Amino acid sequence: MSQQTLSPAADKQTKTKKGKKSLPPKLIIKLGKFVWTTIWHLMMSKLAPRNKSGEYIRPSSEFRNSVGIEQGNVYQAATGRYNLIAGLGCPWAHRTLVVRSLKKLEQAISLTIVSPSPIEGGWVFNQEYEGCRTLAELYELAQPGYGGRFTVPVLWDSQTKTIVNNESSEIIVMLNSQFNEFANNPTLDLYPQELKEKIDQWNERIYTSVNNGVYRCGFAQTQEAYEQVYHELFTTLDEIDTVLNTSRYLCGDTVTLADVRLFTTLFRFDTVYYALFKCNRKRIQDYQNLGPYLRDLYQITGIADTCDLESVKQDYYGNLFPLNPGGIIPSGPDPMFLQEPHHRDKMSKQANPV
Ligand SMILES: N[C@@H](CCC(=O)N[C@@H](CS)C(=O)NCC(=O)O)C(=O)O
Repeated sequence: MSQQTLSPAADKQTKTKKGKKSLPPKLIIKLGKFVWTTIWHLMMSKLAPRNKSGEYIRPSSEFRNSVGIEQGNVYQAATGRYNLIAGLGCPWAHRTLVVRSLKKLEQAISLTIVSPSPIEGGWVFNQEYEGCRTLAELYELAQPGYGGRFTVPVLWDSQTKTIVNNESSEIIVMLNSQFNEFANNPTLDLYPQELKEKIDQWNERIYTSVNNGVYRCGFAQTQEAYEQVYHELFTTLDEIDTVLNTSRYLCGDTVTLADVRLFTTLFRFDTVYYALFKCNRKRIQDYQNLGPYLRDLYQITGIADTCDLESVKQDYYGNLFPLNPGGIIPSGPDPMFLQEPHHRDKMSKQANPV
């Protein structure tokens, strides 16, 4: 609302119908803005830790053990022992769902979906799990007195009743290589030795500027912080678009973990990040190559089953209160665009990309 629209009399105290004096509208607006901005900063500091310049700093994950087949590891690979806990809206958890699906690990590693609860202010189980109603309670069970954030994904060990790992970038590496004995697609290698260096380079760049870049835009608490990340994000997307002009996937003709990690952000981009996180220079659909690349990945067998755009919308627009206090969930865009032809198969020499 523009303050210029107020009449000159607005400065003075105005009379209500009953003759009682009320504050002048200009003062009400000023007061309202002050109160709301103060509350907004307070809420944002809880939601998104920041540095001095107002830039969002993502806290690091605290459970960093690995499931492995090497002798002496308490977390031996097994079927039916580990459970993946994920929220469908979360792009980090989504990575683990994609790898679980591509490797066909559904029978070996069970899945529990949690939902965000605006009342609890965190993830809750749809049915009690390990005697817990909320993810926070499960973290507490794993580590009494745990003081960090209660995030998904979680790789849970039902034998020792603890969290093995809650860092998606590490969980996907484990799912790719440590469960092959129990996977129904064991030969698929999304992190092959000969591409490791290239994949790692992409991962670093994409994590900072794209995966976390959209959050750094959306959670920025000063104009300067926002503008800087916005520039970084779109410079990186432009560069990726150029690479995809001559390469079907980031590292060549086959899908790797780098593509999985990029995919879950691109999938949410036009629906959520473009508007809610102010990443609005361009939509992914407007890019010459990124749009078809997104559709190419989406249409790989097993990936669409892990995607739920309605949950994504509900989770972001419905739960990030300081960014969308009215809680209105946008109706668009039409998800059918994901099913349109991508024509990128012509680019690769290999028949089957995964
Ligand atoms: N580094 C973590 C980040 C996971 C993360 O931030 N998950 C969000 C959902 S998208 C979450 O659970 N947030 C709850 C909170 O921070 O309280 C990973 O990649 O696994």
